[in-house]
Amino acid sequence: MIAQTANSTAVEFPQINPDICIVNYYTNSGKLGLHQDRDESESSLSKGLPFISISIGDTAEFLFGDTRDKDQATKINLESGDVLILGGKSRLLFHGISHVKAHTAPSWLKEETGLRPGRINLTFRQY
Ligand SMILES: O=C(O)CCC(=O)C(=O)O
Ligand SMILES: [Fe+2]
Repeated sequence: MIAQTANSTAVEFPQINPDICIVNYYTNSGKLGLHQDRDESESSLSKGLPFISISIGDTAEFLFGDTRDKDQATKINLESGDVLILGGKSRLLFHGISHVKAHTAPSWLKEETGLRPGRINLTFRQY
């Protein structure tokens, strides 16, 4: 799996065979505090197997960094359709959602699916 880092360097992540999908639904007031994802097996974590996150619906501000300090975290917008991969050295980054931006989902998505306000996030992982 080849991915592009935030500073445009190409990196190669180990291949995964996902056996878990976590689905999070955020209302427009939803948040997720800074945390590390450590629930997978020691072997999965030590190999830096990536998790793959797909965002659907309203845009969210995603924070990530080396510590739990939100003031030092880097902030990016995750829009509907964005795919984010945390693997290798970035696998244990602290990350979270500071807020969801109301009325930012693509109008076609709401019309075609009847999606309610908010955001859905899927993460595919290998235990
Ligand atoms: O909603 C997101 O983009 C992040 C979700 C997350 O960090 C998690 O499920 O552990
Ligand atoms: Fe997480």
